[in-house]
Amino acid sequence: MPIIVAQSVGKTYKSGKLQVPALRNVSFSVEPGEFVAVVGPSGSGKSTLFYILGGLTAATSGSVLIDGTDFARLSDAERTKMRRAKIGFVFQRFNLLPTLSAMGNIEIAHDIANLGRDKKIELDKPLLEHLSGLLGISGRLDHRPNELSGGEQQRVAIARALITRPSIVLADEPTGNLDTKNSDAVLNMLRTSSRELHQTVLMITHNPEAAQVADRILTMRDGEITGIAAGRGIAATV
Ligand SMILES: Nc1ncnc2c1ncn2[C@@H]1O[C@H](COP(=O)(O)OP(=O)(O)OP(=O)(O)O)[C@@H](O)[C@H]1O
Repeated sequence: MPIIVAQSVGKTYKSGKLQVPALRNVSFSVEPGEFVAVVGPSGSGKSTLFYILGGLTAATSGSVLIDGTDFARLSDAERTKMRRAKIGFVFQRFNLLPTLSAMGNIEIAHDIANLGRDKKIELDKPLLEHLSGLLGISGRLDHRPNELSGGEQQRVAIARALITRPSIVLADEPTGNLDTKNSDAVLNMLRTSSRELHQTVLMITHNPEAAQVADRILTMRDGEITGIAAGRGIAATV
């Protein structure tokens, strides 16, 4: 059964008297463990789709099923709970809490995910060591974000998203602010998350080369999906 199903999703923003159609009739599904990239020019609706899939914005029409549950049928509290337990977010601007160390940022993500779980779990220390090693941040965990490079901050943000073992990882332009070396590290970690940790990854990117690490590439234009192609599904090269 697909883990993400979008059925005729539409979104219109109201801005004063203006109606801005951002998504029209978007339908697709994603299988568990699949890595899907979404590409398209600025304004094509990628971020809007990301926010709707993450339950952060409601669609105007159509429906989104996450693991068989329709977000629109949940109360705000239930939606928040489901988001915390099932989805890991990675943003272009990292969004780390500045007063906490890298480790503190990872721990707080774990605590927040526990709020979404009926049965609380311990921080998965072996997974943290594994992720830190793969991401090359083992020696940086005591540092605060302002003591880390942009690439290191984004690698911490990936560890923060994956430590909770989310079934779905949503990444919005995760390599947008990074140099090639850090971009490749981030892309390869997302690929590992799909291949080895069997997480479903949906990544928005402007960069057609970055999209090639995915199994499948959806192209958007003017709020619609205009193309679906196979990605190469291979590692990015440093
Ligand atoms: N809060 C909002 N209010 C009004 N219009 C909006 C809002 N957010 C987005 N839009 C409009 O919706 C359309 C789709 O925007 P969206 O941010 O989803 O595109 P995008 O493909 O992610 O663009 P980018 O690559 O530049 O981030 C655009 O026309 C945008 O101006």
